[in-house]
Amino acid sequence: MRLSTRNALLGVIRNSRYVSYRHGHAYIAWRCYSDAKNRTYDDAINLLNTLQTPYAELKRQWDAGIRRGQEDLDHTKQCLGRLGYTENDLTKLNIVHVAGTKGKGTVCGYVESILGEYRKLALDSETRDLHQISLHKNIGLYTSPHLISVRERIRINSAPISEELFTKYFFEVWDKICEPDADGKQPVSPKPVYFRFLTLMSFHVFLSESIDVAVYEVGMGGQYDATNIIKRPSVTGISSLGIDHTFHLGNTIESIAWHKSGIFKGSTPAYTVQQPWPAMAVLSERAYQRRARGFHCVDENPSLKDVKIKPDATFQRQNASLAIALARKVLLKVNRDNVDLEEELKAPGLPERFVRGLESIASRGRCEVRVDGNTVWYLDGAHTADSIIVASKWFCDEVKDKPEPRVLIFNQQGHRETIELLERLFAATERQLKFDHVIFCPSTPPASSTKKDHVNLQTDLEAVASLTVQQKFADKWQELSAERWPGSKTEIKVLPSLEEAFDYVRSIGSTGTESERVEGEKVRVFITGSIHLVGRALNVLEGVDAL
Ligand SMILES: Nc1ncnc2c1ncn2[C@@H]1O[C@H](COP(=O)(O)OP(=O)(O)OP(=O)(O)O)[C@@H](O)[C@H]1O
Repeated sequence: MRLSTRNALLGVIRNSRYVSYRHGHAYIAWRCYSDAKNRTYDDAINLLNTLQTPYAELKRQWDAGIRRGQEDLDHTKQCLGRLGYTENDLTKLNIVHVAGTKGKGTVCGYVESILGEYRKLALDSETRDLHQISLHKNIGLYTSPHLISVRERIRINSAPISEELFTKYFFEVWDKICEPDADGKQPVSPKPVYFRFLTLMSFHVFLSESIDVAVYEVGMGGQYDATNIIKRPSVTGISSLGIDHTFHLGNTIESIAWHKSGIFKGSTPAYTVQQPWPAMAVLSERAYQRRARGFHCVDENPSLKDVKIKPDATFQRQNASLAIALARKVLLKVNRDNVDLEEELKAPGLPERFVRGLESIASRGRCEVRVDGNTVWYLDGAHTADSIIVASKWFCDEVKDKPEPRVLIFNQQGHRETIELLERLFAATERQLKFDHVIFCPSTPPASSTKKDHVNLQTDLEAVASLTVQQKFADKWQELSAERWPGSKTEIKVLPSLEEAFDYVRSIGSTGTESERVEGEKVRVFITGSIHLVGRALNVLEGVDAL
């Protein structure tokens, strides 16, 4: 047997869970093939979850002051090398790279939706003109976190990749990075953490699936984020800045701006929206230092007055304006010789396809409204000081002219400034409405849940079980209500699970028969404070985890 074949076979044997020396090589090879084929989506998710940093370790890092740094980026690059790619390979993806404290996910979604409209025309071109400027390209989108399924994070042409594709690519990456290879070369040590692994996997998926334009949302910060191994994006954008993730990014707007602007790259156009002045000064300085090709601040696009942006709010028009600028830039870049497209994009006003892209998007868990029998659910995963105000205003606008009852379901356990978040929510709503029922509950799934996409090892499970955080929220709400509405009859509940919160809501709405109820008598429930809470709520509403 040639040496390389022998080594390969030994590697296979080492990786196999079903080795039988009695039956010889043929048997071993068959079992391995079968094993590889039998690795399921659930196997992939279970292994992926082992890459989460458990709460105890996170706490140790916090206490020791261990923050993200250059070594994290170096490790990501090392893993990319193990996958057989160089940073230059990523250039083929014509990446739109977006950072920001709030709105980055929305901006990425808008860009993808606009590009998708150009792609669609390639399929259903009705006129010659449309055909000429259609974009025969595949579009990838990488976002985080997920709401319902991990697969949502990696999308191709607007759809999450299938379980089958996810499993295939997951194990291709896992086997190369986290297992010894056929020649006995040891895995990368340490293994990449959860987000880093998925980022690497997204590169592998997009490069393997011939993606022409990939839109990347930064996970946290920018400078040391795993996505920042992208060396030559086509364009970069920074959405609204505010205070979040202060442990890693610092607690001033300047230091946060410094981290976010780490995505600016030489020879790449850099865009942002109006920011508080100290942040803008840092962005502009960093764009210059990092030799970005121009630094542009995008004002609200005047053409948006004729576009039905949802929700119709200033913050969303700001997100849309940034997305328009980014989409324009990348469209021009990947269709460099398309004169018709250039003409369309440079003409005054918004091209029809941009309008369609902006209007057709349905962002899950962001200002989302769902009607379920006599309950209307208003879901928004806001979890920062600025976004909780935006989300609260949105809810008030939606329901202020509609009759009670109104219910709030709130949770937040990952951040430190959680009471402040609740105070902001109270302040943002109290002038316009009073909640009749306020529920605080953890968002962790029940132990019996079979869906592993929501396993969160980063939560302090002792705190979840003891409900201390939720009790603090309840005390605070009680205090604020008593000051604002002495003698208030608001029902404040601490419940051990989201499932029980839903039962409680249904009990509120169970008076009268369905036919007796009219639109105005619906129970209106605002769920906010955490993207995990909103994701779990959507799971429950969609019956993924039956109550
Ligand atoms: N420009 C903005 N300014 C303030 N709040 C915003 C803005 N854009 C969105 N939001 C609020 O933040 C919520 C989350 O939006 P989005 O997912 O786009 O932000 P994000 O930056 O991706 O946040 P994260 O990933 O941390 O959840 C929205 O539902 C809305 O309430």
